[in-house]
Amino acid sequence: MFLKNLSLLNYKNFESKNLEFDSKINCFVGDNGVGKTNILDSIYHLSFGKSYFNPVSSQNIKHGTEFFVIEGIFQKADKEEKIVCSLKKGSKKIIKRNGKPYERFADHIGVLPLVIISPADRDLILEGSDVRRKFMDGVISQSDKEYLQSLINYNKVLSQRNALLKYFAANHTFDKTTLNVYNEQLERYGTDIFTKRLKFLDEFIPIFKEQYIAITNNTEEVNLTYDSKLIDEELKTLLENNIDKDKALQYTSVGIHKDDLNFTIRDYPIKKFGSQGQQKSFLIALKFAQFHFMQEISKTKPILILDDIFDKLDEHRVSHIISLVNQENFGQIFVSDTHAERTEAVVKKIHQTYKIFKLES
Ligand SMILES: Nc1ncnc2c1ncn2[C@@H]1O[C@H](COP(=O)(O)OP(=O)(O)OP(=O)(O)O)[C@@H](O)[C@H]1O
Repeated sequence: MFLKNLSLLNYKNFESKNLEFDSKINCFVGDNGVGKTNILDSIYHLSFGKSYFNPVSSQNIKHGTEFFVIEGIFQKADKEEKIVCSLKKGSKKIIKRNGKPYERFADHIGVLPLVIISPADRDLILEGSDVRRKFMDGVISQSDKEYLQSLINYNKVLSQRNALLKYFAANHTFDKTTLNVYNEQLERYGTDIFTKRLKFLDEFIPIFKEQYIAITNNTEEVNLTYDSKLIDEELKTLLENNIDKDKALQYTSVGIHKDDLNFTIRDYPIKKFGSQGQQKSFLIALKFAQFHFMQEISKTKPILILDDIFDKLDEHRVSHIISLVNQENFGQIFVSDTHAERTEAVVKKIHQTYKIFKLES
């Protein structure tokens, strides 16, 4: 699968842009702020229906305009797929596949597998557990539609249960029967999500460790473990045991929405005890493991987006990444960099054909 054509209208800093891509390697070069990452993000948008960098959709509309349109033509086996993603201020986003609008965006997830490696990934280490859950959910959802549906249902019931707890507090009342209706639904969806996260990590963790060794060329003990209260106790029991606490807090304090992933190096949290280089390698290993995993499941090579990684990584690591990409017999790659010559020198090592797009402000 590869992206043949991309058209942008009023997307971030682009008023109008039309690009035709190479089926293998495409590079965007230019000074800081010319919009290299914005183009990569528009490609991400076509795959995930949202921006990787700015979750507030309306902020992706070019300043001073009222709407944006991203159009992509993909070649999938011997078929063309046209994906259009558009947003008008004050309206709902529309995603169309071959002219037909999706009723549920969730149905689009997984249609165009894509992996992005970007400096913004550091949030996976530095930020809260929600970022790590989102990563895990994103990978699983691309290969399991029911998982995404369970997640959507779980979050809906969770906010209803939280609203009920707030109502109880505001009205000095409590009704166990109504709360139990929500508990039962949370148990159903939550247990499904937990089981699938467990199974996913069982397959994903060994791939991740292999990737880390390949990138760093050493056997430094890194680990990724699942942190969930559901490992020791069923959600039903957890919810029951925490009713008093939930009533006091006015929100649901236990469940899969509290799960986390622990990232460690020699058994210590990588956030505190990993060097910057180790943290970067850890993140790249995570993303390469994601690539592997998705490729296995979808039987398609995901599109690989490498945003600004040459600038932020040392040469040793870049050459490792390149050799990994080589071994992978990769699909289509999009790269952004500020240095045209450096980019060309690197991509030449990967493949003899490539396209370089020079962006100017
Ligand atoms: N909604 C928007 N409307 C207009 N311009 C926007 C919008 N959102 C972002 N921009 C502009 O896009 C530019 C940033 O583009 P981008 O991050 O793609 O740059 P880049 O070429 O990747 O830069 P760097 O090399 O520094 O990473 C900024 O000038 C920013 O102001």
